[in-house]
This record gives sequence, structure tokens and C-alpha cells, in this order.
Amino acid sequence: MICSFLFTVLAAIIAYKIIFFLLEWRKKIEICKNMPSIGPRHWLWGHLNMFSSTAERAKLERKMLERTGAKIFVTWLGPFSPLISVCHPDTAKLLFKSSEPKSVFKPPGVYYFIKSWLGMGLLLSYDKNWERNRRLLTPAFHFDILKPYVKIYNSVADTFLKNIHQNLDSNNNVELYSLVSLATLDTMLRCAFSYEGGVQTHRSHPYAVAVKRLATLARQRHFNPLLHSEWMYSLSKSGREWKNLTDYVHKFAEEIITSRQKSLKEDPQQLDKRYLDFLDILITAKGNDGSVLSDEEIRAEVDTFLFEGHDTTASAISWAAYYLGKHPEEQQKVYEEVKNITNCEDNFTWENINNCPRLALFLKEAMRQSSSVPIIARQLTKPFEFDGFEIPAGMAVDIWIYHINNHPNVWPDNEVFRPERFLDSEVKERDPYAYVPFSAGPRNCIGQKFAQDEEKVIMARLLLRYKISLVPDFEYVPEFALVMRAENGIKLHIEERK
Ligand code: HEM
Repeated sequence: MICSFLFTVLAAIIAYKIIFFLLEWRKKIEICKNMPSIGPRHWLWGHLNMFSSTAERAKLERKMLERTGAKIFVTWLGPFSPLISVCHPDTAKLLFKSSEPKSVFKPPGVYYFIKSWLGMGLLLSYDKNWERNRRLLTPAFHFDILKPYVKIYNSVADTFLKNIHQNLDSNNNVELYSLVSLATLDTMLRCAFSYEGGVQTHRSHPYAVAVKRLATLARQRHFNPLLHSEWMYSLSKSGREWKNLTDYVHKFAEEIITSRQKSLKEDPQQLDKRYLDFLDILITAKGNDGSVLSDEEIRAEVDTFLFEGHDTTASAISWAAYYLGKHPEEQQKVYEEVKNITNCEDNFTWENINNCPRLALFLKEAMRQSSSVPIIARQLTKPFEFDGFEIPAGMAVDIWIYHINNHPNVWPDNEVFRPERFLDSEVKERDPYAYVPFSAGPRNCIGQKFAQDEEKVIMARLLLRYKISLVPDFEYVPEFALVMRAENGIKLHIEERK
């Protein structure tokens, strides 16, 4: 009797869940019915059978944007999961201006898949916790903190340039991306964490390798609906690899925190300065009620900044170097400027950083064509209307920064590399949300100035020492993941300048 009662209750719950799921599915189909997409949706694969790499997917989407001028589109990940994306300033600005949280709550929100790695640090947190930590950490990017970092950028560049020289093959070619990753990791560790780990002395560093692999695993999981459930993922091979790698990166972050805590205990006078650097702010932070950040909160911020602070900048610098090789005439212009303002000295100063207009234009155009953070995402807490499409609360929406920065209706001749697009006279004619490599609005990138300064120093120093060209027949294939990497790395031909 009890058994049959329990069975009936269980059957009712299962039936309810199935009906609820089917109704939700029908609702999603209805919402996306007339939305532009890269092609007809397959009943099982959705759009997944139309591309085998993120580069192919982005290419198909670009073609679709050329054809339709769409401001919003949908990609079905299998039969049940529509991924809605805004891709034009008109639609994206509604989200940039809002305080909608990041898509951390459920799949297929892209940030859901990296939550167990980065924790609820500044990138993924929302509401009161985010407000508190953003307020707390903003002073770490004050002018007075950033200015002395220029010395570190130059010292990092010294080792980076030596590494290039040492890693040249017999044809004078070098794979640059991995060396840049080490350089930007070194910068981040030294500037924000007062950590001198000699990162660049190795050909690769396990942390940089782990981050690269984690980003790949997150992307693969995103596009494999079978692995969306936590349970299925934890049983899979890649789920176990994910767990091992996140354990390792968390341990790396904990070591950095412990080492700084020890050093501050031994010599508290290190804190007697007007502006504390990033890690010291976290360690000494006190809320209004005297509470400190928990160990878990500190670690989440360290994990977040280690990743956001080095991987993004590595992408920006590596792709910028690629464009130097691709456009020799632009390289020459930037080189002339850098040579003149430095008098060929091996040092790029704070004054130089703020007085290199040609380099600044070049870097902006490079980041337009290869946006280091190609996609970000939000979870709607209220309904939004994007270009006539009503999207209900609860759905995740991707913001395609790369497509916004290249949208054919916003950027004439979008495939042409033309740094003059960023002259004041042209900028003032454009929508302020048309160029958003560092996002926009309240959740914009806190490290923008830091990243731009570092980029300028590394690029200027690279140009002063080497002439760069592309390697014929090498395939430069962008990978549209959390950060825009290059599938085969970025191999460049290098000639020492006399
Ligand atoms: C070229 C380099 C960089 C690019 C293109 C970039 C881009 C971005 C973008 C697009 C966002 C918005 C993410 C979102 O809304 O989901 C963001 C946020 C963020 N970035 Fe960067 N970033 C760069 C460098 C850095 C650096 C060097 C740091 C740290 C030193 C940093 C720390 C952060 C943090 C903590 C956030 C979250 C901010 C918040 O939500 O309050 N980024 N970045």
C-alpha cells in the first residue's frame, strides 16, 4: 500500500517535471522562432553540426551579419538549448547599462562553467558583494599605483626580449603567444601580488599551462549539452581533469596569499604607503562592521585577477604583434614614432606611454579586429526587448564583443585594418557602444588602464629591438573562447634591428 502510494507520488513528480520541461522548451522555440541564425536548426544537433571550431562558427555568424544586419541572433546547442546573442551597439547597450548579473546560475550561461574555477570574485559576483569588492579594489588601479609599475613592465620586457632571442628556430621564427603569456603572468604576479616567482625563466609555467587547458575544457563543455549536468561532468574524463586543474590553480593562489601574509607579518611597515596594492588591500580589508574578507573571498579575487589580468593582455599583445607582421607599412609608422620618442633607449617611460598616438591607434584597431575578450554574458532577471524580440527573465544572453567591434552596419569596410578609425574626428561620429573591447557601463574592465600601459611598453620594446613579419604558410587561426587565443599559437619571423 505504502509502496504503491510512493510510486504514484514519484510518477506524478516525474510527469510534472517532464511537462514543465516540455512547456519551457516550447516557450523557448516560440521566443527564437523568427530570430536570425546561421542556418536552419537541425532537430537533434541544433546548429552544432554546422561548425567544428569556434573560428568556423564566428565566420558563419559574420556572413549572416553581412547578409541580414542582425542585431540579435540565436545558436541552438542541441535540441533544447538556445543561446541568444546580442551583437550590435543598439541591443548590447541595454545590457551594458543595466546591472543584470553574470550568467553564472545555470547552463548554457557561459560563466556557469567557470564558477568552480574563479569563484565569486569581481568578475562573476553580483549585487552587494560585487559593489563592496569593486569599491574596495578600485584604489588599486589609482594613477599613483599604476605609475611605478612602468618599471616592472620594462623589466618584464627585458626578459621577454631575451626569451624571444633564445627561442628562435633556425629560420629565425618564434612562437610568440606562449612567451607573451609568461611575460604577462610575470607582470601580474609582480605588480598586483608582490610575488617574484621568476616565471619567465621557464619555457612554460604550469599555471599558464593549466589556465590554457581550463579555458579549453570550459569551452568544450559549453558546446556539449551532454556535459552540462554537474553529475555527468564529474563522472567524465574531462570533468576529472577539470577538478585536478582547479585544485592546482587554487593551491597556486593560496601560496601567493600565504607568502604575502607572512611577509606582512614580518615587516608590517610595508603597509605604510598611501595606496596599497591589490593583494594588500584584500588581506587588510575591513568592512564597516570591522569584518575582514573570508579566505575563500580573498582566493576568489586572486584567482580572478590572475586569470583576467594575464590571459587577456597576452591575447591583446600577441594579436597586435601579428598585425605588425601583417601590415608592414603600419609597423614602420609605429616604429618611427617609438624610435623618435625614446631616442632608441631601451626603456619606455610613463611620459612615453602617454605620448605615443600612432601606437595607441594601432593597438585600438588590433583589438577591434581581434577582440581579446570576444564574448561576455548576462542572466536576465527581468524581461528585455532587443530589436523587437521579447526575451523573458531567467534566460542567459551572450554579448558578442567581437561582432559588435566588427558589425558591418557600424564599421564600413570592417575587414580593412585602418587605425585612423580611432582619430577623434571619426570616434565622435560613432555610437559610444560601437567599440567595447573592455566592455562598458558599471561592469566595465577595472584593469583597462593597467592593460593598456603594459601593452604599450611591451609592444614598443618589441618594435625597438625587432622587425616582425608573418611566417608564410603558417595558419593563424583565432579561437573564440573566454579569451581570444590562437589555435596553433602565433609564429612570427623576427629580425634584429641594427
Ligand atoms: C587587454 C586586456 C583586457 C581586456 C580586453 C579585458 C576585457 C574585459 C571585459 C570585456 C570585461 C567585462 C567582463 C564581463 O562583463 O563579463 C572585463 C572585466 C574585468 N576585468 Fe578585464 N580585460 C583586460 C585586462 C584586465 C586586467 C589587466 C585586469 C586586472 C588587472 C582585468 C580585470 C578585470 C576584472 C576584475 C573584471 C571584472 C570587473 C567587474 O565586473 O567589476 N582585466 N575585462
